[in-house]
Amino acid sequence: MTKIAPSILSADFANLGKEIADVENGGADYIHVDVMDGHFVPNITIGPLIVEAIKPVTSLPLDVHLMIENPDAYIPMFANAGASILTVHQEVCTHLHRTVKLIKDNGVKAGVVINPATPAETILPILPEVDLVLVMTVNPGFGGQSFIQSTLKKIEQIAAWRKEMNLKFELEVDGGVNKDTAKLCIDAGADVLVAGSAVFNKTDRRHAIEDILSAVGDSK
Ligand SMILES: O=C(CO)[C@@H](O)[C@H](O)COP(=O)(O)O
Ligand SMILES: [Fe+2]
Repeated sequence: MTKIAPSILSADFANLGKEIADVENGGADYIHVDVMDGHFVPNITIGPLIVEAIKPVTSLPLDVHLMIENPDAYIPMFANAGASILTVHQEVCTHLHRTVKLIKDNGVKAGVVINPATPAETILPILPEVDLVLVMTVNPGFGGQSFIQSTLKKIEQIAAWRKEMNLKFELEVDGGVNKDTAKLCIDAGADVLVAGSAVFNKTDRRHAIEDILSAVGDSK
């Protein structure tokens, strides 16, 4: 079953609790939270305070995507704030095993992310240790960008390694996912689809989620 993780980056921040309830009632599986620091990416968004504020308004896991430099300094704060999954970028982790261990020691599921231009081989050594791999299908920083097709080969490669090594991590994709690109990702081996603008920019969020699911041959 394909999972849908609506990214609140495209939600109405003045009504965040209501927006989250709307996608939860509409069939979302995770709430995707994009944390940006203005250094690793050219945008500044959400900190631990907002994660703490939204935790009580949903029963869905909070899938927190850290687009920040020096994630080790902030992992305990995001864990205490209520993150269920903390995902760190390979590009900023000099000691990736240490960072993944730090996430797990804080009682949270650990994920690793790669940008579109980062080779899949850079995360091969960490695959046995993670609960989730996130392949960026746009360059991180903003919602509403166009899907980069060349990322599909990496999704296929990571899915093949998962099978060969008999691993259980979830394979998530993020950026430009909509009812046209979702099937490409699922066919390549992804099982969690992050969708920001394709869900929150529609008035009927249940319908938007169902549209993506039916494009990949799934339903709620
Ligand atoms: O991490 C990011 C962007 O950096 C994403 O999670 C976006 O928020 C996805 O938005 P859409 O491309 O689906 O509109
Ligand atoms: Fe994201």
